[in-house]
Amino acid sequence: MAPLNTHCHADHITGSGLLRSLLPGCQSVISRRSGAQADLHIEDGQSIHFGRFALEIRASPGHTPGCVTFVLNDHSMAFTGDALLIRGCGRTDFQQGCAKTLYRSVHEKIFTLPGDCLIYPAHDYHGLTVSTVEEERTLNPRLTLSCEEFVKVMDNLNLPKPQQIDVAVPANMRCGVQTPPS
Ligand SMILES: N[C@@H](CCC(=O)N[C@@H](CSS)C(=O)NCC(=O)O)C(=O)O
Repeated sequence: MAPLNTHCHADHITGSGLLRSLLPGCQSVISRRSGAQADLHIEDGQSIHFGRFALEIRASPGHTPGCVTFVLNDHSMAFTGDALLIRGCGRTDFQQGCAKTLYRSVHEKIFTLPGDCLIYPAHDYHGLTVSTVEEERTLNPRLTLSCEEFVKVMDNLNLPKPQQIDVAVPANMRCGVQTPPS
């Protein structure tokens, strides 16, 4: 068992610490670029093998500098974390987010996958669970803009800050810390 983290935000990594403390041998995984603690640090271009499958690691920074997308080795599905959401994308207004970097990541690392590749994002705020590269390449209202227009849109989202994003993660819940829950 290995919880694979797409990036280091509190709403993603806290589950890893809990799983790790409950399941012997469980190893947390996150990108080296994230700066987070974990059992295994991964980098762009590497693969994680399981059974007859493997996940390719594609660095997709922008929402955070250490974001990665996990792509199944036959390119039939991609787990995009908060980089690419269905008809949207991760915000870039805090914790080292960068709209221009996110635009490049999505276009170079995700939109270059086959059109029928399924997209599974980490969040959806409209009850949708899956999309495809072709749908997002043609219908995503943000990522179909030019890079310049995209940056303007992202700079003016004016979203309220998520309430829990700055809450310190207790030591026994961090990605890779070995302390069991008391
Ligand atoms: N209302 C929610 C948080 C909504 C939010 O900001 N989501 C993030 C991903 S979690 S950092 C995001 O990137 N959203 C993009 C968007 O366009 O909504 C809460 O307070 O929990």
